[in-house]
Amino acid sequence: MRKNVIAGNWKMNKTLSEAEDFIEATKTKIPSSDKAEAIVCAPALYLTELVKRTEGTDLKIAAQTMHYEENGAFTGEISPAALKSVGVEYAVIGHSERREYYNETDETVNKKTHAAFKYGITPIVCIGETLEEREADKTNEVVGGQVEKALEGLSADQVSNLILAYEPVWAIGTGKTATAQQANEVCAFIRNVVKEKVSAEAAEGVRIQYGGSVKPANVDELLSESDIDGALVGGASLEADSFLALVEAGSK
Ligand SMILES: O=C(CO)COP(=O)(O)O
Repeated sequence: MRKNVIAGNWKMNKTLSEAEDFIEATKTKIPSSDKAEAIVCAPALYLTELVKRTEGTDLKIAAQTMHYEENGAFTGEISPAALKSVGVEYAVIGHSERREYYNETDETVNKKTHAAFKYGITPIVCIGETLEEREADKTNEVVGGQVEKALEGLSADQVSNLILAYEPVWAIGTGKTATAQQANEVCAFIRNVVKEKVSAEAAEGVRIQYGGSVKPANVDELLSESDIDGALVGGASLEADSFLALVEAGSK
């Protein structure tokens, strides 16, 4: 059985003391469950401190992005080797905001996914269509293409171990959630692409999260769907109580 992944993506929110308060309020309250993994995707500046504070707990810390090179002249960037050196175990790759504002492409997403595996970091690879694409009936074409390119050259074993996050761009931060059925349809489609392009075992193993206006009030319905294996949550992950309610839902 696949383990749910409940990940809070803080984006560009919280000061250091707010981040520390959140971690202290949640880290010992994560249910130790074989049904869910709980992750906070924090601003890079706080990763070292938050990894230290969560050592030995069931709360894991992720980076929100990373570079694909090990080192070099890339001012302002953070390498997978640097993330690994401070104990970061997961990295979000190709979030739609990075694709929109920072020139992230399917090609860089693929390079970063390879680099993450090289450094023992589990990639959380984001994909999703815009409203325009959905309205033009291009959801499967767009999402299928993104998945195919993101996974190019990876071994079946690597694909089994990565996390995909299906985040329709029109549902992010808008309060518009895809219905559980709409979300599941695309997640099932994605799993089928993995089956066809990689292997049946990889499709069985890969976790597919849904993201886009997930909150405690709608998470149960989303997680009850057969092909949704967790949630990548922005706004509703910023408050400790709300994050804990989401993790609780994933652990049932
Ligand atoms: O982009 C998201 C998570 O990565 C979703 O954000 P919201 O939950 O705020 O819609």
